[in-house]
Amino acid sequence: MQSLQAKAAEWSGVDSADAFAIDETNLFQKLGLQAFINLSTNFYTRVYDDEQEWFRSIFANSKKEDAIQNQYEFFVQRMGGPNLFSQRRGHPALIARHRPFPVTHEAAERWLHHMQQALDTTPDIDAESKVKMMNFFRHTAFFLVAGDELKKRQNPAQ
Ligand code: HEM
Repeated sequence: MQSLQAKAAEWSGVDSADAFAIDETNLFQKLGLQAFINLSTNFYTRVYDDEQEWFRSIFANSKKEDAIQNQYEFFVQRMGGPNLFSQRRGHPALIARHRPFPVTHEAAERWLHHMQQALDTTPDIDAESKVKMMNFFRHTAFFLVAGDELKKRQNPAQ
């Protein structure tokens, strides 16, 4: 069976080397905490205001403020900063944490649409960092889609 990483690369069009170029520079040191807070606030403001109800409703059981904090703490930790996410929430285990949600190809594209817009309107993130972050986000989004498809194969009733 094809690995989840291989599926993520195929579906996202982003190979692993480009996805993990975020590990070549310390983006947390480069951008600072406030840039990550601004990005996640910008992103979730778009998600919670989405005119497409099917996507907005995926987030209905989470408070916007909590979702923002969960996200930027994960990004900070993954991009070279302190382990804020794990200190508060434990291991990231992203596939397991997304298990309750319908992470389809369509949902991944909508998530990435909002993230691209959020990156484009967060002035404290430079162009090169934006490209690196987007490659990581795109690859990870389709990694989660691959995890979701595995879940459906194992539990066809869900
Ligand atoms: C592919 C489409 C995606 C969908 C539909 C989706 C959906 C969700 C939802 C509904 C939540 C719960 C909000 C909360 O309470 O924090 C969540 C949490 C989270 N998502 Fe996603 N997500 C997607 C992609 C991603 C990607 C690409 C990443 C990372 C690059 C990511 C990282 C996270 C993190 C770190 C959390 C917080 C988990 C926790 O603290 O329990 N998600 N996501």
